[in-house]
Amino acid sequence: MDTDPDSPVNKPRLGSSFPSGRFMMNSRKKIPKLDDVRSNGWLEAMISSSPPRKRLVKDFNVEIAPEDDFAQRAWMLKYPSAITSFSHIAAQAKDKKIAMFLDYDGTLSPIVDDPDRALMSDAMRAAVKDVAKYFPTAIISGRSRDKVYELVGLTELYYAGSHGMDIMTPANVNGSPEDTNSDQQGEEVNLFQPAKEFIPVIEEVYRSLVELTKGIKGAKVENHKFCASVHYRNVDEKDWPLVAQRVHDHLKQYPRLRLTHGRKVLEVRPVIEWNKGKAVEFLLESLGLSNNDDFLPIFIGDDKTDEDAFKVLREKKQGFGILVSSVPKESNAFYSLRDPSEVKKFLKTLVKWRKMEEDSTGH
Ligand SMILES: O=P(O)(O)OC[C@H]1O[C@H](O[C@H]2O[C@H](CO)[C@@H](O)[C@H](O)[C@H]2O)[C@H](O)[C@@H](O)[C@@H]1O
Repeated sequence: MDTDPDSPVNKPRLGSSFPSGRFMMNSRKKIPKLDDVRSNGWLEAMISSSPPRKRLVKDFNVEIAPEDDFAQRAWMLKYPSAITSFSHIAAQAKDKKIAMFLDYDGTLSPIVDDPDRALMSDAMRAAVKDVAKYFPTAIISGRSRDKVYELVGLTELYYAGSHGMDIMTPANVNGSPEDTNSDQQGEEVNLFQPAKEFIPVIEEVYRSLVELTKGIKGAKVENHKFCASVHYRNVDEKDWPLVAQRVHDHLKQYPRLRLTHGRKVLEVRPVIEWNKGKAVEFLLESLGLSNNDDFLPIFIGDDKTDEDAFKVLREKKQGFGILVSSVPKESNAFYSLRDPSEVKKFLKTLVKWRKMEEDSTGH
């Protein structure tokens, strides 16, 4: 029996797929009219975050879907497993220093119904702690920085919350801080918060969205300080149009805010050119690792918002992304891992390999 707490066997099944690009809004593109969620494709995008149903073969009580199986194998050829391709990764990382960037939900913790219960296992925490002993390691999450720090609880990492709009680095790190502050341990830190002016409007929108979704059973709104999330995972599917319509209608009066899709969540974000990709660039720059061939950045993430980071690494031709997914999805990542238990296995393999390398070279 699989007793790994990070294995999906012991968790609710994952399985969202990316909506196609036309459902995405970003500040460069013209913002679509938010008249009706049915006509502009948003509802379709919400529905597409459900996995295709597998066919149940009654007599054998097993699930098979041959057409899915073929697609899965073709997809795995395009995005090979970072575990089975570890020798290729080790060859790329040889004589280099790795910079590790990790997403939180769906990467370090399995997706669960209640966002407040998305806890990381102790084994995963130990694996991340070990990684950080060898490589500079950052968590870049859609959650607020405080919340993700509370969930991860490791002081030795860098943290970027609100999709990278809230970055904290130690005060001795370079870069262009907007603010100097103290962290939870009273140490001096630099804060980079490019969407600071949006804090009051996000608070205002958060409060009104709570009111507007109050009557919709299962809907949940979170305030991440620089962005807000409207969850519909626990809402009856027949009410999804209602959630989408209310959010869209309300946001019409906020032209400086935009909406993006996550995993059964609508994300309200400021219209600024900032995302997880920009956060990776900022951190690489601050740590003096940008355009430095001695460094190999790796970003591991599962979500649409992680694609911005995969894209940056692909375009810089420095390092690569690893997509966490058990179902085929188009991605800018180079490799894949099925779920958080495989993420943990990959992190442990990486540490073991680096230890062996150090032992063999004597440093
Ligand atoms: O960038 P991330 O660290 O991956 O954060 C993205 C969102 O994660 C959380 O929501 C997702 O995970 C929940 C817990 O497993 C799940 O219930 C929800 O359906 C997912 O969308 C978080 O609650 C969001 O605020 C983050 O934006």
